[in-house]
Amino acid sequence: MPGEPTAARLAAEEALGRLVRDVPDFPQPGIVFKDITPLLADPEGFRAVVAALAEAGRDADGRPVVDKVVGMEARGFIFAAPVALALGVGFVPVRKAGKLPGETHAVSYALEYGEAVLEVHGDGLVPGERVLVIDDVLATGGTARATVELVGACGATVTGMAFLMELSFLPGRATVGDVPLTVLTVV
Ligand SMILES: O=P(O)(O)OC[C@H]1O[C@H](OP(=O)(O)OP(=O)(O)O)[C@H](O)[C@@H]1O
Ligand SMILES: Nc1ncnc2[nH]cnc12
Repeated sequence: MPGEPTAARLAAEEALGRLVRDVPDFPQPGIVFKDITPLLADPEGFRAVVAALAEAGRDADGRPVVDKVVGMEARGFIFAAPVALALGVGFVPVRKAGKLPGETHAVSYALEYGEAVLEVHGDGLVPGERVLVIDDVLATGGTARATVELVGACGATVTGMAFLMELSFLPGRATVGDVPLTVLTVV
């Protein structure tokens, strides 16, 4: 049951409000791009956001409740790797096509401004593992849904997903389905 926001959560919301920049018509006309580079350049804001995301992987007593953290190339990596370290669990990359050297599972998907293929190493996750998925933006949900499929193809389960931002005018939440979702801010 949601209680009072934690101190980490409040600090993250403040940082996101101050340090994410809107860039109109990037990378295409009509898209308002949420630029996180000012946030990344601010160590306190960056730390606050990582701390708030990591809460999605802990129980009420602060114990980790996931076995792995998965992040999606490229911006997801920036947040997922420090979250994995904060939780004391491994990080597994979901990469765009052709970048992983081993045997992979692959899923094609659409996002707000294009289409692509995502891959994960077939042995990147152990069957039965509980996975926290981390990314910066939940827009159409195409990337997130493809990632849930990839985790499932490894025999593991997404037990939570956490994002910095949810774009409220796009159907990301519905696209990902009934996976428990944490979003630090809705824009
Ligand atoms: O909900 P969706 O419509 O799928 O959009 C969200 C995705 O779009 C962005 O990634 P992008 O593919 O632009 O790649 P990048 O991280 O390499 O910039 C963002 O980092 C998310 O992964
Ligand atoms: N509007 C947006 N800004 C930044 N990243 C995105 N990924 C998908 N839509 C996006």
